[in-house]
Amino acid sequence: MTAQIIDGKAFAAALRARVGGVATAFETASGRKAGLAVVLVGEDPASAVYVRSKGKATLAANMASFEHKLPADTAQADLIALVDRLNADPAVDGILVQLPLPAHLDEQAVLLRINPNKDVDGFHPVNAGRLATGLPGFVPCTPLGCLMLLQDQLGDLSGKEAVVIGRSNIVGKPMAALLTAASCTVTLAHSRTRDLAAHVSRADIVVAAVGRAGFVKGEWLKPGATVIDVGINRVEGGLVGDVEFDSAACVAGAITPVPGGVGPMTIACLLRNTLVAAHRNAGVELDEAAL
Ligand SMILES: Nc1nc(=O)c2c([nH]1)NC[C@@H]1CN(c3ccc(C(=O)N[C@@H](CCC(=O)O)C(=O)O)cc3)C=[N+]21
Repeated sequence: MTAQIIDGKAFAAALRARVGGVATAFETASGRKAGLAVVLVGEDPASAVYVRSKGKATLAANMASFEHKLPADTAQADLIALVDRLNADPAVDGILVQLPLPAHLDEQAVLLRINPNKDVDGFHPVNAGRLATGLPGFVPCTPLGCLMLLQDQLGDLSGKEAVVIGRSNIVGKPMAALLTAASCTVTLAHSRTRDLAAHVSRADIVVAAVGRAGFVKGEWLKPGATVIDVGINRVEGGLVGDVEFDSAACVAGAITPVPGGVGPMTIACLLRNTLVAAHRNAGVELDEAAL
């Protein structure tokens, strides 16, 4: 093995500590805590674990956490009514509706209902449009965390060849937009891409977000490439990413592990986005670049 292991867990802990410090200053300046509301519909055990760890991290960063647990058979109108109440609540700066929702609910309609200025997930089409056009808004937490790890690892990304594998609204598309804004030459690959290995072999940066265990092989990589593995796949024996770790670690210059890579960054960036929302909502100034 030659690759450096990118310690997302440690980077996320440092980010959460910085957020906690600024959150304390925000409370002094505004007379209230920054607040995050998390809505969980149904009893999916994995979702319940994530929601609990988000709540814990929110409190540890000196922010207020509001958890709303609704039964699996919640009606669309009741979920929309809750979103409306959270939109109107001045103690709530950020709203996260845990996905996926039960199949009878219209996910798109719920996301559209969230006030874009409280949309700390960055899933509202208004925020997708802001990202695409370079306006200030909210960037989805997972790709934001990936960008931070890449900039920490490589410094200026300008001119680098980046291949993003996966075109979801939550990871692939916003990741491609962020790398484009950072002046990379970006290839957005997906399930219909022909000769993916040839694209990957030219990349200085590979971001894998396909949701298939061990899909990206080490032999595809350019020696020294930086590999960001967004995948979280449950297999016999634990969690694995979308990159075949052992073969990739022999070729890459640096690689994120699963777990302990991108996952912890997602939660740290959620706290960061919530704190940014609080400053904007309260009209308190913040040097966002320093967070
Ligand atoms: N509206 C919404 N926003 C989300 O951001 C959102 C969501 N819905 N639904 C579910 C996914 C998943 N997600 C993760 C967050 C943290 C880890 C994480 O911290 N993982 C750790 C440990 C994982 C474990 O041990 O189970 C790691 O990779 O090291 C993983 C996954 C956020 N999501």
